[in-house]
Amino acid sequence: MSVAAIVPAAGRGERLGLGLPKALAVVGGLSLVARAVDGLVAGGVDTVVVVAPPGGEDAMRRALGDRDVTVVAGADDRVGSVSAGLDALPADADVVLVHDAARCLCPPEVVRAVVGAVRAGHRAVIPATPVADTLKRTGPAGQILATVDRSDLAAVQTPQGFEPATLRAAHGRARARRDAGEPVAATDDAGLAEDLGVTVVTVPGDPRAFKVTTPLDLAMAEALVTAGPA
Ligand SMILES: Nc1ccn([C@@H]2O[C@H](COP(=O)(O)OP(=O)(O)OP(=O)(O)O)[C@@H](O)[C@H]2O)c(=O)n1
Ligand SMILES: C[C@](O)(CO)[C@H](O)COP(=O)(O)O
Repeated sequence: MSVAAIVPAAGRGERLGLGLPKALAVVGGLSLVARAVDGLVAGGVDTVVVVAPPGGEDAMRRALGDRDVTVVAGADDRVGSVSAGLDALPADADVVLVHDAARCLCPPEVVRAVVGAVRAGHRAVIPATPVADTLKRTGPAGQILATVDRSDLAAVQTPQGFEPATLRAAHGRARARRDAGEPVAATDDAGLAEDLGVTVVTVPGDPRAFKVTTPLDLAMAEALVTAGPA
């Protein structure tokens, strides 16, 4: 039995605007991808596969220093990148996590909670937090069409955890649909599992598992690292 993790880190980081892949951005002297890997290992992950932008594998290895990880080339979108990581997983894993490099400050307790829930028999597990803002549906001119009831909505994070055959089947179906020219709309791996009819369950997420997307997020990550453990 072992826990394996795929870390999709092949995004361009356009919204961050540093002119380099986001996973290579540095917070407190360490790259986002190195921090993400360290958090997974602290949470009990045995094997990590990092997915780099195609052609950017060497830069990714340098950003990871002496960490014992496998680096593979990713794809144009996140689903394709995770799929590439799946092909490099060890056969003996009983839990597979998918964790965004961009969620570099996710606490190890969240990792442990996700792994524990998969080992308790759930095929797909995601960390979720309540939605804080009021949500509105908007029209083409930006006008408000409706207020959305947020009482049963959740914002979901990573790591998302899966029984390995479930994640493979979910990505297999996504690949088949793409090959048939059908769009794959899911923005996370749990969405692909939902498409298979799998019940996805939640564990409590954590605000520190926020996704570094914009310069403000990077500044927030820097401030949190400087402040030390909360
Ligand atoms: N083709 C892609 C796109 C995204 N990701 C990864 O998926 C995670 C979430 O993606 P996002 O935050 O949207 O990152 P970017 O795609 O880099 O952001 P942007 O849209 O601003 O370019 C990130 O860790 C990112 O590296 C990936 O591995 N392969
Ligand atoms: C997987 C994810 O982080 C869950 O919230 C999110 O869907 C990634 O979205 P992105 O558009 O690829 O940043």
